[in-house]
Amino acid sequence: MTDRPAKPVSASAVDKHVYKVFPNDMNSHNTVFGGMIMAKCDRLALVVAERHSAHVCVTAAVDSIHFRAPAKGNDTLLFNLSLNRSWGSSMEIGARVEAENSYTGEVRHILSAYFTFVALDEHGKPVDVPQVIPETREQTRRFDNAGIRRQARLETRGKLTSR
Ligand SMILES: CC(=O)SCCNC(=O)CCNC(=O)[C@H](O)C(C)(C)COP(=O)(O)OP(=O)(O)OC[C@H]1O[C@@H](n2cnc3c(N)ncnc32)[C@H](O)[C@@H]1OP(=O)(O)O
Repeated sequence: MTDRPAKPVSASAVDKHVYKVFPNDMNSHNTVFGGMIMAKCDRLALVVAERHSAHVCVTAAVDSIHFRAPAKGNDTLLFNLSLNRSWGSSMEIGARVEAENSYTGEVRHILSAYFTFVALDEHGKPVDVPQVIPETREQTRRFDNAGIRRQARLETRGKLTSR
């Protein structure tokens, strides 16, 4: 465990990062390409992890990606990412993407996902990161749920065999 002081969720969160959809973001089905949204989430989750840890971080895993509704041409995407919980060197970052119709103000929930990042030291080895302080009821709920997901991840990894 690191002796660096715990940090609040708000110190690293990305809140309503705006991305305006253009025609080159569309797939052949004429909705926004999901891979573009995932890549932007990974990039922004990296910012959250590096703000919190003050180290170089890498994506170790992504799970529970759910595309809940399609985003359309002319939507404005709003990316929200925050640290749910940290353990030793790893951190879970939750992503929520919304699509806003900027003419009407209507907002739709597009994607939810959980990213696990690992902080690395100058030799490329995992290094412990500060604990996170949840400050709101919602952040406390996410903190608690992150613990349940980590437990499930560790159990799943333990059960899987490799050849
Ligand atoms: C932003 C980017 O584009 S990064 C590019 C894409 N990502 C990469 O290339 C990363 C490639 N992977 C790696 O370098 C390594 O597997 C690492 C650094 C992620 C982990 O290295 P390992 O030698 O497995 O480290 P180790 O076993 O000590 O585990 C370190 C931590 O990572 C966690 N971890 C490792 N693999 C996973 C995984 N698949 N899922 C969740 N957590 C994981 C461990 O639980 C541990 O967490 P803790 O310290 O909080 O207890």
